[in-house]
Amino acid sequence: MRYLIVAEAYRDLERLSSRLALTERLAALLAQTPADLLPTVCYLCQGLIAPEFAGVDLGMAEKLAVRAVASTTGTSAEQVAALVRETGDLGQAAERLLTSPATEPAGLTAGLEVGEVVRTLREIAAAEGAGSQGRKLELLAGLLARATPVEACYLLRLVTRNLRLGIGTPTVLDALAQVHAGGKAGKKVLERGYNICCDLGKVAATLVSGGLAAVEGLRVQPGNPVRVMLAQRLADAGEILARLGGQCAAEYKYDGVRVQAHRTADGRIELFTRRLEEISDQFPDVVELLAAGLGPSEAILEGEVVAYDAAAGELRPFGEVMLRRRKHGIDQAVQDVPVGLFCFELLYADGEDLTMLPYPRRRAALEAALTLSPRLRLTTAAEVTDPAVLDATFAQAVTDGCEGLVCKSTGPDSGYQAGARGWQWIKLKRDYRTELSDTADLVIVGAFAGRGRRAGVYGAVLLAAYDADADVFRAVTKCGAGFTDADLAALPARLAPLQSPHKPARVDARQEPDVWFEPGLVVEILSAELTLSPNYTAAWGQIRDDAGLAMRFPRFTGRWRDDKAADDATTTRELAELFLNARRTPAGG
Ligand SMILES: Nc1ncnc2c1ncn2[C@@H]1O[C@H](COP(=O)(O)OP(=O)(O)OP(=O)(O)O)[C@@H](O)[C@H]1O
Repeated sequence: MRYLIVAEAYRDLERLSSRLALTERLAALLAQTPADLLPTVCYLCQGLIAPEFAGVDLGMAEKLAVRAVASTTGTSAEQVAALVRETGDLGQAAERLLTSPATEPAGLTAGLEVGEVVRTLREIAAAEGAGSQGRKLELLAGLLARATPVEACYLLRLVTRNLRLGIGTPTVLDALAQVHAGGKAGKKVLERGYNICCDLGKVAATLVSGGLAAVEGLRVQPGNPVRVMLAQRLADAGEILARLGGQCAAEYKYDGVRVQAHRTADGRIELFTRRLEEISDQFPDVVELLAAGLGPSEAILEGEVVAYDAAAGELRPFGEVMLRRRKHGIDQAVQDVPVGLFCFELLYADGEDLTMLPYPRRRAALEAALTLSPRLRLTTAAEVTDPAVLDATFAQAVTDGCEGLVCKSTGPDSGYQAGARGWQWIKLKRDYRTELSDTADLVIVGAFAGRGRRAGVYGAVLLAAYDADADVFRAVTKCGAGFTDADLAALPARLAPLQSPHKPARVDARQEPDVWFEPGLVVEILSAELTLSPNYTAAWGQIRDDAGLAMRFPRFTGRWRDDKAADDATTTRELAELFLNARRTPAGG
């Protein structure tokens, strides 16, 4: 298959914006793709060449890519850099250089094959150590020398991690279902398949080799992260119990970093964050704890890593674990910020997929699988049937240094729902109680230049919530409060890689910020109130026809949610529910 077919699809996708049109165009590409290349093309549509969790780092420094373009087109790096400034990105600059009559026209052999592109990109990613920069440059230049202008454009965007197609994984799943799984009905099956292996290529390969039934037959497997199960939220103990059938397991909600630990057949233990980053290197002590205390020789387990003073039996504030994640020199960090792992789920043990079992059986299996130690613990859990007891448990959890409770269904349908924020888990947090305020995790999609004291830095950011149904980010507020001078100074560097010359395709907003950003950076925002507004597009038309939801008096809590990807942000649906709940429950009630 020619890479040009993919590149031309990219070009079309970039120009489209409606979800329907994007899906159609993607479907046309997938329909043209031979079965053996389908997994590869699915990865390419995600801007990847392997599943995300594999951590294949394609990211090539732009400087190096500029040199590759210069050497291929017989120009200087300075000339290429100048054209990048003019056109806004390296892809376009290269495309222009390759099209211009000044450069030697590509020969008749011009054009690349998908297979060789991906093979070469793998080599580029794998090159390390002495001389690797030169090797990467040489490999990329080799591809560029035979690329057509439009192929060069997208190749460069891919290697510099700048492929902004305006589609997320849900849209690729839609297209895949349309072509190979009979449309909407098949989509659910594919979605579940993706949720339990986080590998779009694997889902596609299974689908074309064995049909939908084979995808249905996919089971969780150590080594393949499972998309995490998430919680709904409610503020009232009685309502929570009613939702959970009058009974629940009330677990302490620890405030740390969620990890999913995998022990594979070869004995290796890997830790993944909820956004599929492998972070075993940051927590070698947690790996050791599990190596010593985890019974099954193959397993998938979940827990919260918390800064923990085992001698005093005391939980430490959340900030300390984040400090640990940012620190260099991990040995020192292990000493400075000791942590504990509080386990709450077992998804797989020795050949058995436990996700379909109800909660009480999974919990029993978890207890049986662990030999506990001072730092390897189970989450505190209590069977509760009475709202007053649930309130008391909540108070105790807060006293013991937790954020609140995660109330879990114990009923027959309380299986582990990968990737879903359902009503099987309901969280009750401190913030819901003390004031009529709540935090949301929102994505920065734009920024406004600062004035006065904030001249020269961003003065406020435009924030959006995720509309999971449309796979789009919709504006909900503008926020400047709560950012310290240090936060503000750090913002431009954090946001620079996401900057976009125009409103990104997946952003829906009526504001005109000074700078736009691709959705990527998530921050925690505390707000006093949600209101209806004609200026904000979050949950547009869901509560009132001509209005969306806006946050009043938003404030950055100081917490960067680096553990969340953009599509893990608070959803517009959650905001709509919060709004409706707040209207039902008067302040303090
Ligand atoms: N006992 C527990 N059971 C499940 N999750 C727990 C537990 N203790 C702490 N947690 C954490 O709480 C989170 C559950 O809340 P939710 O699913 O809404 O995630 P979230 O969006 O990260 O929310 P939050 O910002 O409130 O942590 C889990 O992702 C996990 O990190």
